[in-house]
Amino acid sequence: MKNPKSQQLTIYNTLTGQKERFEPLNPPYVGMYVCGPTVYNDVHLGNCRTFISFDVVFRYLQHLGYKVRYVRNITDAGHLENDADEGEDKIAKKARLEQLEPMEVVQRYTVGFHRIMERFNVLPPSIEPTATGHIVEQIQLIRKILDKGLAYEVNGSIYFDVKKYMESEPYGELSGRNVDELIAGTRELEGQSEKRSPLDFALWKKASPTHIMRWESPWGEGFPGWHLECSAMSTKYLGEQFDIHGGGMDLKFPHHECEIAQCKAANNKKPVRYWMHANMLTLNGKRMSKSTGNTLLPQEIFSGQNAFLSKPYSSAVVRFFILQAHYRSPLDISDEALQASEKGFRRLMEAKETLSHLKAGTVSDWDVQSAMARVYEAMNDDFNTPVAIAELFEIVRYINLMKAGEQHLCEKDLTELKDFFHRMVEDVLGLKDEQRSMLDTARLDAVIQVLIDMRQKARQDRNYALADQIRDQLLKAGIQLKDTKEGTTYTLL
Ligand SMILES: Nc1ncnc2c1ncn2[C@@H]1O[C@H](COP(=O)(O)OP(=O)(O)OP(=O)(O)O)[C@@H](O)[C@H]1O
Ligand SMILES: [Zn+2]
Repeated sequence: MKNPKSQQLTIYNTLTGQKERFEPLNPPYVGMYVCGPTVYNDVHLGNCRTFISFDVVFRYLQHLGYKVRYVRNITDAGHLENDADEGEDKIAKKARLEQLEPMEVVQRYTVGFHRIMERFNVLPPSIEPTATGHIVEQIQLIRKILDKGLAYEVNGSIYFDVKKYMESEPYGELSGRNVDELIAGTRELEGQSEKRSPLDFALWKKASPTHIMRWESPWGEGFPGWHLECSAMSTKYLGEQFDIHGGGMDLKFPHHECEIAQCKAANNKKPVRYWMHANMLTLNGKRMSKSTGNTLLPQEIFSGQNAFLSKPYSSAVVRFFILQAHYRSPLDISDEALQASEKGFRRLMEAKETLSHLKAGTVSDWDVQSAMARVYEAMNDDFNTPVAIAELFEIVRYINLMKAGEQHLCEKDLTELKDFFHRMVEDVLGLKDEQRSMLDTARLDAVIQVLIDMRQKARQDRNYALADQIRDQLLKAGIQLKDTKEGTTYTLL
């Protein structure tokens, strides 16, 4: 471990309702699973908030020296329109409406999702399994549950028997749902479906003749249940028990509750040690959601093309805005809040630039070690990014005082601060100065243009040796010149 503070990382575990010291099952390895998007539509900023939150968890665990296997799936089948196992498959519906193959829908929105994640500087997970790529594993898992007598078949569909399961295990622990109330709330549905109880949920659904996405199974042609997919994919890559499972808090019930029940039924083990749930991003005080249309899309923010916004905002500013709230707190997006984040972000980036040019003094006259420790304390306190950012701004204040010559750091402290600041801002929080990289590109462009002009002049002077030398040396540096009728252009190899 790089920092002694890492020993004290605590995580709020939804299952126990408490902050707990993080102790991985097999240190230094950490297994983490996060429910990925259902790729039937463009991701909205709410979805992005959850993935950015877990990106920081992934980055910070790595920063602490853990070897993290991060699995984030793609749901490309089986997610029905409502939680009661009824309605159309979300992807099949989109395919029907747009007259596309379901896999065309999946491909389009998976590619779009990856692009947006890259824009937000979200690292790719270690494994990104798809539900349709794991049908065999899902059938095996259903078989195990059937063998335990905790699921039953009706007319080609398999349902999980919640009441039977509850004879030996609690159900509703994660979401804190009272099962008696759940039963009371669904009583009127009793007898209306082929399920023995409205509490039961589908592990496998028989495909109706018109259902497009269908697979062969021991129970006839059908498709897997959404909850089952995540259980099969998480345990395949992370084992029957793993460290962290995350997702948005809207997934606690029924999705994650069902995941726990399925895994316990199959393997007699609690699958997950730490359940983490990210709170919702709201727009006009209401949850951002694809289904209700109350959304703001990343593209709309980057282009400023939305009546809600006064101007465009960069992805780094939006990422910063998201990290200024704790992942377990609700966050409402507004133009004013984004403007404030933009100012804060610029101040942070300017301080980073200033710091890189600062020269050391002979002694340190402020306590940089404690200042850095406070940032770690915040991160170790259940990834408290808003407090960590506030502590970074305290350091920014000193950076500006050092620039004015009013404070100093000795060589050793200054070197440590430069390294720390870079790692915390860029590697852990994932905040990169886009203006700076745009500036770098513009500078590179100008430098190459000077060389192109010099080569042109050398040719006019019949100094072909020099002209070739410029071309060859640029090529060695990975810059290829191309002579066209319109002039010379370049490509970066
Ligand atoms: N408003 C939101 N704020 C934060 N996270 C969200 C929000 N809405 C969804 N998520 C999270 O985004 C992830 C992907 O969600 P998914 O693709 O299943 O659909 P969805 O956005 O929940 O669909 P819908 O918006 O139609 O309810 C999940 O972890 C989910 O909890
Ligand atoms: Zn899931």
